[in-house]
Amino acid sequence: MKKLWLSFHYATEGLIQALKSERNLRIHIFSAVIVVIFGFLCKISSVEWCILLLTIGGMIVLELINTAIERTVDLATDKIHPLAKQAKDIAAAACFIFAIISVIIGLLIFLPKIT
Ligand SMILES: Nc1ncnc2c1ncn2[C@@H]1O[C@H](COP(=O)(O)OP(=O)(O)OP(=O)(O)O)[C@@H](O)[C@H]1O
Repeated sequence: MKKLWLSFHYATEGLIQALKSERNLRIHIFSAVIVVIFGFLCKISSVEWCILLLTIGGMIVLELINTAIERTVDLATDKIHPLAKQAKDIAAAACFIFAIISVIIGLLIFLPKIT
């Protein structure tokens, strides 16, 4: 039980650390709050809530993984290396693609409700 509590504690520490250092993560969380408020205002359906929450969660999780990859690369080398660049840029590309898909999902859910 203590071990389970400790893993929650470490995860919370990781989240706080990422929130302190990563501007993009703060932007995603701010956007998520706005989208959730819109969800309530537009009275979206249960299925739409599920899709929206999965999208929000996916974006935040990807940003956290991207941050972890950045940290790991920085720990592995402080020298300029093409593989370090690839690792960081590919992780950033994953976030970028998911962000585009998230915007499309947001438009598909909200556009019909406000037009
Ligand atoms: N050790 C390295 N070797 C080669 N290129 C690197 C290295 N570290 C970072 N880069 C590259 O320099 C650019 C800026 O990287 P940086 O680590 O500042 O992250 P970032 O992309 O600005 O992301 P964030 O704003 O989330 O920290 C990226 O293209 C990255 O791939």
